[in-house]
Amino acid sequence: MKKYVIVVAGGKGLRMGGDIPKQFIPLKGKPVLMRTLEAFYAYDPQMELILVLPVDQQAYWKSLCEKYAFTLPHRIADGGETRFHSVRNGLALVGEDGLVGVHDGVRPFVSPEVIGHCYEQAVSAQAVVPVIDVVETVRRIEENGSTTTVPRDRYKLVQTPQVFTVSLLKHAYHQEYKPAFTDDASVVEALGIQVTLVKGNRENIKLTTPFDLCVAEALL
Ligand SMILES: Nc1ccn([C@@H]2O[C@H](COP(=O)(O)OP(=O)(O)OP(=O)(O)O)[C@@H](O)[C@H]2O)c(=O)n1
Ligand SMILES: C[C@](O)(CO)[C@H](O)COP(=O)(O)O
Repeated sequence: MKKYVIVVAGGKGLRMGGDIPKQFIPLKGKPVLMRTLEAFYAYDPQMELILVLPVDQQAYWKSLCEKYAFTLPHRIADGGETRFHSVRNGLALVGEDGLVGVHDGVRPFVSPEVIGHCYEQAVSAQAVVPVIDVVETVRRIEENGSTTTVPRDRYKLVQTPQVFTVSLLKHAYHQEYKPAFTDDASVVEALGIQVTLVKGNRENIKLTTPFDLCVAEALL
């Protein structure tokens, strides 16, 4: 079955700050985004890689590819106003059949096992999302401002890649954008489709703040 991955890196990285966008920051000498694309290539060299980047960063990315002799074949789509719009732009480059994963460009530590489980399960389950357990106690803020402990075993932390049949994801992304669409599973669920959960890997962190870079360097 044909496999695609849309690696989204179209955001602004406001919480990370810094001089260069977080997806280009070198981790032990190699830019984050190259590590992320390599993780998918290592799982399946036949997989089609689609990278979503802001238009004004595409020339810089090409210069980085030359500088680092990065030759993995990939196509580029334009970043959009929100993650939803970036994914939709990437989907326009995906053919009509097969499986498509959507992965955050700033999650370079996804394991080959997790990538494998997500794509394998999606063949029958149509919509698959990796999750990990919550390891701390969780409190909910009520409308009146008081707080309550909630049963943490009823909650999971959601990662990427989120993998779907191409037809389902394309259908889902025809919907109008809603702010509640914080990932791809929420877009698919709005069609009334159930999502299947598989075990993620704890190292698969989303590099969001400078602290995450310290963790990332320690993981390598
Ligand atoms: N318009 C957008 C916004 C986000 N993303 C991507 O979605 C992933 C998860 O988003 P996040 O970590 O929030 O990245 P940013 O939006 O860049 O960060 P921030 O919210 O701190 O600005 C990132 O790989 C990011 O590049 C995207 O492709 N297009
Ligand atoms: C898709 C995601 O990484 C799943 O946890 C997350 O929802 C992205 O959120 P962000 O606010 O765009 O970083």
